[in-house]
Amino acid sequence: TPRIRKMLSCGMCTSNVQLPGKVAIVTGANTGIGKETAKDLAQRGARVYLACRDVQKGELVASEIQATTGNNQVLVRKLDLADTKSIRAFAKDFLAEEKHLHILINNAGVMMCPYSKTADGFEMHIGVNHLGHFLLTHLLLGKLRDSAPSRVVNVSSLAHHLGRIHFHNLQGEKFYSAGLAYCHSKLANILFTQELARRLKGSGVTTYSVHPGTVHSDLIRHSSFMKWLWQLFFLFIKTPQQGAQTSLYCALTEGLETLSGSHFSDCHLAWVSSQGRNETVARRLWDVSCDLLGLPLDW
Ligand SMILES: NC(=O)C1=CN([C@@H]2O[C@H](COP(=O)(O)OP(=O)(O)OC[C@H]3O[C@@H](n4cnc5c(N)ncnc54)[C@H](OP(=O)(O)O)[C@@H]3O)[C@@H](O)[C@H]2O)C=CC1
Ligand SMILES: CC1=C(/C=C/C(C)=C/C=C/C(C)=C/C=O)C(C)(C)CCC1
Repeated sequence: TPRIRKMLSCGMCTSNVQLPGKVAIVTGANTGIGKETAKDLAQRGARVYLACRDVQKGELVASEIQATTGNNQVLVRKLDLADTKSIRAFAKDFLAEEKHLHILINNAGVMMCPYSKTADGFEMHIGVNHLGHFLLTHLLLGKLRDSAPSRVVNVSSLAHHLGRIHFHNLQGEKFYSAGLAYCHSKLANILFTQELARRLKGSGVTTYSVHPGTVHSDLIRHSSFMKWLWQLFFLFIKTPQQGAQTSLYCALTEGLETLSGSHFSDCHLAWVSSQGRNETVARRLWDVSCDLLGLPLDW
């Protein structure tokens, strides 16, 4: 058991980079992996924005992080990734408020929701996990470019291996499986990362996708089976702090720039499914995402 546990929870970000004067945003930072990621960035002296859909929950966590790190530059802002109006309002206020953005961690996510739609009519998994972060990154990219070297970390999952991008059924209207919808959206995170890296080559902005491991968190809230599995195998499941390590590794490790677009797990390069390496699918997903969000194709 200890050996399997060690194997499943390995991967520590050992960087001792400090972040005074640096600005970071972590989406879904009020709990789970996002909270631990934000705490670590705050510990290193960054000004950290907790971008949360529930501001009250966010404020409680901000106070906790301020108390434990002694960094009072931990700020909460409303961001509901299931509503493009909220994403635009968040970005508008942030751009007006801050001169720089050095680290964007697209961490928030939903898993295995019953079929439902975002305010803009997108299926919830693809809408929140992919399209919401796609729009957010688009709106913040000017600031990231101006602050280069800067990084975008997209929290994906090993579950992307089961994902497919069904362009004829992107919104799950023809057929829907809650589990697979999650996998498709996590594949979209990987394809987005690769296409973004291609488009940002030479800009000083680099991007990485991450599998955090199997982690104790609220992500399994919609699945009794997963809750049961997590309880049964609790010894083999990472803590949120362990789950934050690969995101931190990608955000902080010096010399990672040449690996922009790559996928990481346990703080190492990780294998991506053949779908996840398909440039044609990545380009098409980019164009379709722009189309759905009313964005120009070249950004
Ligand atoms: N836990 C695991 O084993 C694994 C997790 N991951 C990925 O890690 C990331 C973090 O998940 P984890 O910490 O485990 O899960 P949690 O459910 O604990 O955290 C998810 C966060 O996303 C937020 N969120 C959900 N919907 C929205 C929305 N519409 N707008 C803004 N924020 C939203 C949640 O807010 P609220 O609290 O208000 O619901 C919460 O803060 C996810 O992307 C997930 O896919 C990947 C592989 C495995
Ligand atoms: C088989 C097996 C496990 C199940 C792992 C699962 C089911 C992981 C799911 C990961 C998810 C949902 C990722 C989210 O993106 C455990 C519990 C580790 C214990 C060891 C054996």
